[in-house]
Amino acid sequence: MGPLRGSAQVPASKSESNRALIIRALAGGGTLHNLSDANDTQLMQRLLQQPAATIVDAEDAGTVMRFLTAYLAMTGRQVELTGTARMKERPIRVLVDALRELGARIEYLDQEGYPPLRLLGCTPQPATEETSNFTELRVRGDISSQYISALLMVGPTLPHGLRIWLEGKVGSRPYIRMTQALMQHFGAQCRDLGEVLEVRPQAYQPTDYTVEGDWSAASYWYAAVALAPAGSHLTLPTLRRYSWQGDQAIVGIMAQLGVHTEYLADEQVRLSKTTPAKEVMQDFTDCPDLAQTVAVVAAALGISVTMTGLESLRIKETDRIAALQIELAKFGGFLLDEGEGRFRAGSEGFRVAGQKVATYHDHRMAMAFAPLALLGSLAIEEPRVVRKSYPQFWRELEKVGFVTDPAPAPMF
Ligand SMILES: O=C(O)C1=C[C@@H](OP(=O)(O)O)[C@@H](O)[C@H](O)C1
Ligand SMILES: C=C(OP(=O)(O)O)C(=O)O
Repeated sequence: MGPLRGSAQVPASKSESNRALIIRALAGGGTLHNLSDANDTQLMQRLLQQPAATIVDAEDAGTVMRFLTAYLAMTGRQVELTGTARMKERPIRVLVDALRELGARIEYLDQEGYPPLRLLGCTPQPATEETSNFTELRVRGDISSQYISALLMVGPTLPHGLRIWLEGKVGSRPYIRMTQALMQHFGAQCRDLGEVLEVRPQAYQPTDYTVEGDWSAASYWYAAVALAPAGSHLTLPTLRRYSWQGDQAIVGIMAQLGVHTEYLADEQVRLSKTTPAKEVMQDFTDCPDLAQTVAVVAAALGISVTMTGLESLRIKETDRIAALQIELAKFGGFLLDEGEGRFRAGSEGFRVAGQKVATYHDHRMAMAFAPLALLGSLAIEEPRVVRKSYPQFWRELEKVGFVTDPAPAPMF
């Protein structure tokens, strides 16, 4: 294959879309433009439109499970919340404990601390004259930021608002800031004092919002350019220079792995191939969803990348550390656990020659390994997993010259 050239559509951000959907429901109106076609967002939209449902199935969508748990609990719904087998292994105790303190009655239906859950209604603390007193919560930040985002979004509707004391290391902090930014866009202020977040009781205002493209999805195009021959460049529309998404960090990371980013007018970015560094060090605490993309590129290019902040990877769609270790090894790559929270990605004699990549029900495994097709042929098992965040992924790959067999079928 010669140099990679062209333009690829990225989906709209599922993280922004799913927050905007919850907040719009709480605001009682507002028009959302460019909502994501990701299954996670389609699902959120459908579930919010079923006020009489007695069972809500969040499938494998973390934001749907966590945001809806808070939203449905605080709006007093009596409903069962469930998900895929993997969702039943993804912890939710931190959120349930916090919601119980806010007056929600919630039962675990199977394993303590994990979905499925039964919501049995809510008795919020009565409002008093004393409006300066927030309801205080202590919430640990090292398991998932989604609990904190879920609580913040319902905060303005609570009689005393909410003061959250964040405990321990806080992972995925940019997602919390994205939540605050969207709340503010819909007229609700959230004070960020570092370890303390404060939301007063206040009304959301129905407002319009246009969702930005998804920087996590953009990372797979960065990977493609990094692996492509010299002279390659790609244009990606709908990505903003000033983004609310922490995964815009891919710009800086890929600058070291050989991809230069130029911001063009009309919310477009142009990626072009440059020379990579030999060794890179990167903390993924703020951007865990980029880890797989970076590990695969590091291994394929034979660059030694020291990766930290990967703790949450073990409790996502799959254990992403184990999945990467097994799949990279098929190519001569590795992700070594060096202890003290440090991993090193790299390779010895990396070769792409017809290997089969297992995807473990994880969209990011499929998309992180797919760009390796620039170096040889490979098979991706369960290609439909991409529908979680990027249903058009295979089609877009074909558009810029990748050959897929079978040709991509519609995902919905
Ligand atoms: O709030 C969000 O939209 C997300 C937060 C992150 O999860 P954690 O906070 O669990 O790390 C991220 O991995 C996920 O894809 C989306
Ligand atoms: C971890 C992810 O999503 P979620 O936690 O919302 O299921 C992801 O999209 O990589």
